[in-house]
Parts: sequence; structure tokens; C-alpha cells
Amino acid sequence: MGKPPNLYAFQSADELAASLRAYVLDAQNNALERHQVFRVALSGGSLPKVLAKALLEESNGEGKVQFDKWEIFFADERAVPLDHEDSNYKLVKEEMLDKIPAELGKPTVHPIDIKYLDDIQEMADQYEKTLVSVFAARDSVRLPTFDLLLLGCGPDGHTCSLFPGSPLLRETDPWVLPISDSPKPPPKRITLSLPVVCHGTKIGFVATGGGKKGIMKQIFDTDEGRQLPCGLVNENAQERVSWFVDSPAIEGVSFPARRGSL
Ligand SMILES: O=C1O[C@H](COP(=O)(O)O)[C@@H](O)[C@H](O)[C@H]1O
Repeated sequence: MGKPPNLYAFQSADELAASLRAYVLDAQNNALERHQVFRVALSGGSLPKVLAKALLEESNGEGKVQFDKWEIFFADERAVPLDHEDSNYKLVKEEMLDKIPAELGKPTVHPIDIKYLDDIQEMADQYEKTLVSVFAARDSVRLPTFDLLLLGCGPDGHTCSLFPGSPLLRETDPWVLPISDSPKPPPKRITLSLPVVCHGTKIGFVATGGGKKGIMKQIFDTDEGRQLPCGLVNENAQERVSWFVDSPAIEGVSFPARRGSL
């Protein structure tokens, strides 16, 4: 039995951003030492704004964000055009990519191929092919290993586009899955599979605000919560998972949280 996930709680958005920055830079520097590239998967939702604050506004002497060495993938994406207001790509672009100062370099970004908007199985297959081309041939690695996945947690405990009770949670073979009936709009999406998420070298969740209070308690303090998608990531990836949360989100949670900076 491994160690439990790390739960870091912060009083303010500034403290959270500083620690998240240190965590991402540590993952980046380890990855660059190992293979000269940093492969990261990003969620949409509330994450990109917090991440942009951490990487573009904060500077705490932990080193430089080397965006030119980053390969950015999407942990999940909605099957909409890339300039649609529901697009996770558009969100990440507007919150972060467009604001990166020239001296930090430009990341390589892997959006979905919008040719397949009307065929989400094909869209998922094509995105998997993108992963294969970057991470090695499909039959020579069982699963792609992201250096870091930065994920959100929905108020129902979903992460990526893996929703509570979804049969997709039982899929073990595909790396990327289509979903046509997402309970949260828009209905058509693609998502990394649970095994791919749990295989990451590091998995960071960011959950902020009182809207996350009930679900955090469920995930960390109850057996039912451990069966929710975020709970399953905790159970499977254990100490490779770190949660960055603020006081309103963590209120009432009994699971031991470390307060303050990393
Ligand atoms: O639909 C989605 O929701 C989750 C959670 O979003 P949040 O706003 O509650 O943080 C997000 O992580 C995912 O990428 C997105 O497609």
C-alpha cells in the first residue's frame, strides 16, 4: 500500500499560486533532466486561470518556466470549434497562451482536429494517434506517461470528462475516449481514459471556492467519494497526486491537509 495523496490548503489565491508554481517548475525541471521536453495535459474549467496566475504573475525564485520545452495536450476537450466559447483550447489560449511573454518561449500545443467534430469516435482515435506519435508507437508503450497532468474537480466529483457512474471509467484499453452524453454541456467531448490519467508521473488537482466544499469532503472522507472519478485517481495514483485547494473548498474536511506553502 502506497502513501496517500498530498493535500495542500491555502488561505489565499496568492499563496496557492506560489505553491502551484513551485510544483509545476519541479515537474518541469525533472522532466527536462530526464528527456529534454515537458509533456503536460491541461483541463479546462477553472484551472487555466489559476495556472496562468501561478506561471505568469507569480515569481518566487524557483526558476524559469521554459515554455519552449513544453508540449501541451488537453486532458479533455469539447467537440466544438476551437474559437467556440465552450472550447477548452480557447480557454487555455485566452487565459494563458496569449499572455506568455516572448522571453519565456512558445509551447507546442496539441488541440483536437476539428475535421472530426461530427464523429467523436474518430476525433478520439485521431487524438490518440497524436499521443502515439509523441509518446512512441502504441504497441511499444502500454500507456503514455505525461510528466504532469493538471486537473480540475467538478462539483459532482468528475475530472477530465470522466463523470460519476460513467461506463467510460471501466475502459482500460483506449488512451482517449469519446463521450456523446456528457451530463454537463456540451454533450459531445473526448477525454483521456482513467488509466492514462493515473499513469502520469505527477497529477495535480486544483479546487477552489465554496462550490467545491461538499465534494472535497466526499472525496477525502467517505467511501462513496473514493469511487467518484477524482477519488479513483486518488486511489490509483496515491502519492503521485497533489491537491491544491483554498480554505473555502477544504472547510469541514477531516483528511489531514498541509497548510501553507509546499
Ligand atoms: O467540464 C469540465 O469541467 C471540469 C471541472 O471544471 P471546474 O470549472 O469545476 O474546475 C474541467 O476540469 C474539465 O476540463 C471541463 O471540461
